[in-house]
Amino acid sequence: AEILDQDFHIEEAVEWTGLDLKLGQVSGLALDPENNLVVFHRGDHVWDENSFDSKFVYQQRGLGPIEQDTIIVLNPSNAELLHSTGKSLFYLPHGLSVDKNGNYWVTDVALHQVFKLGAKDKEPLLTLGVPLQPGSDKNHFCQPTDVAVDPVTGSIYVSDGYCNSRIVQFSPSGLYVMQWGEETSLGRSGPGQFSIPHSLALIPDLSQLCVADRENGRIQCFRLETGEFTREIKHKAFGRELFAVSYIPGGLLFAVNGMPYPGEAESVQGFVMNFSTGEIIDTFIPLRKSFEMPHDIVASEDRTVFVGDVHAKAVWKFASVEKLEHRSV
Ligand SMILES: O=C(N[C@@H](O)C(=O)O)c1ccccc1
Repeated sequence: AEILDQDFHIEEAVEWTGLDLKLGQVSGLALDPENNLVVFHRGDHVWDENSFDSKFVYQQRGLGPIEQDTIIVLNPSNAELLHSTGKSLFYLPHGLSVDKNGNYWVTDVALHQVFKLGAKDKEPLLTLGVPLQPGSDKNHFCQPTDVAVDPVTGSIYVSDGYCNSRIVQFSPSGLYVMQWGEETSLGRSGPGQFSIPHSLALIPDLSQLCVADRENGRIQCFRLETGEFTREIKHKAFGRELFAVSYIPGGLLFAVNGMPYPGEAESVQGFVMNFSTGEIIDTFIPLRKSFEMPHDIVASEDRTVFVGDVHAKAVWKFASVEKLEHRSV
């Protein structure tokens, strides 16, 4: 008998011209309902060590908001610019997701706010948080990192943030519902403890929310309705930092980690995992240029993957290369 075992590998789509785009620091990626690539970038603003004071208050308001369009929509095949918006609204873009109606949901770590923007609108439809005021109650975030909307219930989930350690749930109209998570206690990082909840992957078919627990170098998943911890996915290959996660129906989970600390072995790369077992089934790096600080990852159902890098100011495209191996048994 002859068995065809399909073994797929992810490798850079080198025909993708998106690598030549003149972007600012790329902080967020998402796919819209037409499967177009949406990029959230910082234009001429940068997040560096002078951006915040010791109380996480943004120090560069004098610069004004970013004057370029910070949200750009690209044809996923040829990187052609289809649409752009988001000028004069943001100071330090961070997380991006697109809901099933094509609305853009973003976070701004300088404003400490979350915004809902209609695809063609110039002004936000919904705003959460108090501008420029860090905090950790029902109305304040501290450098919120990402936002995800449950396509079934419309519930809004915010990963909050660099200077908080929680996931906050809001109703579809933006009313505070509940929160979970706590700071990682020294030494041990237990279930539900975070050290920068940095990126969200909402898994509607399993009604779970997975979180890139960045400085704990791991992924934690929770039940959407209750915030109950369901599982941790952690591998030595991740190294110390795990920056972003993305899930596609059918059970594949994608992630990117951080640059290794001096002397550490684990290199910066992308990972493909089997969600149900947590096992790594492939890893990938660019052929052109190199990852510097891969900051977000988004995968589409046809296993096309995009990675945005906040230091390289680049967006790479990766595609799965089907390898049909004929084995006779
Ligand atoms: O992590 C940092 N930035 C990235 O996550 C990012 O979103 O740019 C950072 C840390 C310290 C100082 C300045 C920037």
